[in-house]
Amino acid sequence: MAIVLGPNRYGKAETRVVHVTRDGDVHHLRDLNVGISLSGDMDEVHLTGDNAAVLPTDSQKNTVFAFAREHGIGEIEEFALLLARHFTAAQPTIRHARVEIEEYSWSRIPSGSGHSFVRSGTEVRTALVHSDGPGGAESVVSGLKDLVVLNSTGSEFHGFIRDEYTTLQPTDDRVLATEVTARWRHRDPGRSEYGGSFAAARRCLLEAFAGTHSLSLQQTLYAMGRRVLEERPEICEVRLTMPNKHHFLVDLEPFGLDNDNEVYFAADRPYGLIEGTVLDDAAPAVPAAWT
Ligand SMILES: O=c1[nH]c(=O)c2[nH]c(=O)[nH]c2[nH]1
Repeated sequence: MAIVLGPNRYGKAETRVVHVTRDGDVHHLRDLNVGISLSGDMDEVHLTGDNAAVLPTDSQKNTVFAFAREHGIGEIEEFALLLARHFTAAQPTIRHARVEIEEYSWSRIPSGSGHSFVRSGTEVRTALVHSDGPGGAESVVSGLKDLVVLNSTGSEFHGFIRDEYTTLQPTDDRVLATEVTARWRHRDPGRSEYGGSFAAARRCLLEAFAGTHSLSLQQTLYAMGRRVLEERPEICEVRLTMPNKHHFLVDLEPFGLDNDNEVYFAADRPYGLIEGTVLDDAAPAVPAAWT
């Protein structure tokens, strides 16, 4: 047996950077969590402790803050590309950069002055960028997570396998709720208009969720991914993770009450976990874009 060094990467995780643009009395706020992972000629640092090829993670963190000052923060995909291209271009030992960003959105408090904000819900916008440096391969995956949606009717589930352990009753009217994690890959990473693309993809997901009469969460998932691909030519692959946030009709008979789809118990666990990919089969696969 020979023991060898396998794949490795290193970087600064979760740099929290907040950027305030002052437009007179009206301020604009951007709130990001940036994760950087670099890889390249890192054999020596692992095998002998020679750090000559290593750009400290502390410098990576400082770069995030300096770039926010120098360049401002545009769309998170652009900021991630800027950072990824910088590290691979500036350091010959860094062959590959992976930058992931989460963005937390704030809205202005209407009755306040221009500098008071409230976090807008729990939803998070995401970006994941890979870059092999100047002239090399790049990929951009945009997305969102923690988008909680519910249909209070228009959902059925029946016709499933019944084995000796099945107690679930078929239903033709149930509550369908989920917390969507959606990520989508851009066909041509350099050419998307990321802000408009994000807003449109999010709208497609919501419209398809609301507009699909559901026979299963799997069918709804496919309809949501399909809608994004039908309407957004810049996107070639959509990956969705959708927990089934079960709402069980409560049996009120012991209390002499009926329950005509009115009172539900919202269970938080266990939950069904429905995951799937919807893609343009003509687009070349890029598995590394998702890692
Ligand atoms: O939409 C659903 N898909 C399933 O696979 C499933 N399984 C289950 O118990 N309930 C549901 N609902």
